[in-house]
Amino acid sequence: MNQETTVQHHSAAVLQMKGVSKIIKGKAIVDKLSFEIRKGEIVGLLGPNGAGKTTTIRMMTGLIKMSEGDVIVNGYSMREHFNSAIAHIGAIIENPEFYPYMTGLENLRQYQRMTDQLEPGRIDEVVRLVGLQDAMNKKVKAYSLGMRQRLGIAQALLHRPKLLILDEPTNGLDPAGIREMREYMRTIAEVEGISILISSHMLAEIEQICHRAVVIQNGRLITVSELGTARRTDEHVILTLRVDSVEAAVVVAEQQEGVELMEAEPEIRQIRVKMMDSRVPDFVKALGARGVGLYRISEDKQSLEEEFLKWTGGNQIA
Ligand SMILES: Nc1ncnc2c1ncn2[C@@H]1O[C@H](COP(=O)(O)OP(=O)(O)OP(=O)(O)O)[C@@H](O)[C@H]1O
Repeated sequence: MNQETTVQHHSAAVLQMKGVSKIIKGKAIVDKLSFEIRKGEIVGLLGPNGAGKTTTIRMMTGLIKMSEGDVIVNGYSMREHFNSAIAHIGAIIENPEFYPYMTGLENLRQYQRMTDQLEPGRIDEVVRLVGLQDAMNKKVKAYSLGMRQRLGIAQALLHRPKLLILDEPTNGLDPAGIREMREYMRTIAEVEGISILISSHMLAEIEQICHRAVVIQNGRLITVSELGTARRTDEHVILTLRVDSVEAAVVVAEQQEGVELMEAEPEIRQIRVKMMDSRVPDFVKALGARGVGLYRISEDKQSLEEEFLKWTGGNQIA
């Protein structure tokens, strides 16, 4: 047994931030930040410009020192066992540097040699994961920004990290590039079974791909929120329903246990209701039993945006 195995902390989390601070000239740029990243999940680090995202990520990846606290990676303390901890992280912090006159393949081979990684077939695997098979024999100077980003991700995955950290990965990409990047990140998390941390100042971006969002502002943790597909059935949802009779729908909403009527708009035949996710099927059945015709049911997407503005005190985010 390797000596460091004995000092591994026990936890299901791939990464734990434990009261991490960065104090520069007496000012806390990052202030006692604590959160976890679990196995296989995609987490968004969300906050307005200047919130401290880059500083947090630079500490998580060992680029700058923490003033307080510790980062535990796959059980290893970054303060006590830096090399073991950092070995489980793959990251792109600023724009990754490549040799422009070498091909993508030559760049990855060169990187493997420099970092002493000799796993056969691994280059092919990571290249497939980021969809660069057809570009491997092209010189990097001919790559688009999106292709360079993907080559950077391929490089960061070569050593099979448990956690991939990407600072504003869609910065500068066009909408098609952003969509592609999102797909690749999902695939990577699923195929490789690794966790991904993505920083962004755009709620919409984080909402579309992440299981959870860690929201920070002024270096402090504001909230950690479950998002989208990871939403648990014990969470509240706000639904807008288009019905043939608002009057009858209101009666059902008021009588149904666990349903809160938020708004009724007879002129556009809509009601807004709030309930636990698990209560939705019974509510829909009750409407049917009362003879209420349902044209449309949609989740109120506005709610997360409103919530985010509330968390950050209305601070502009995009
Ligand atoms: N070395 C430093 N010395 C002084 N202030 C710093 C230093 N590094 C960062 N800051 C300040 O700390 C705050 C957080 O910076 P950081 O880059 O981490 O924010 P961010 O959330 O990544 O924002 P952005 O998206 O704009 O990069 C900013 O106000 C920044 O000016």
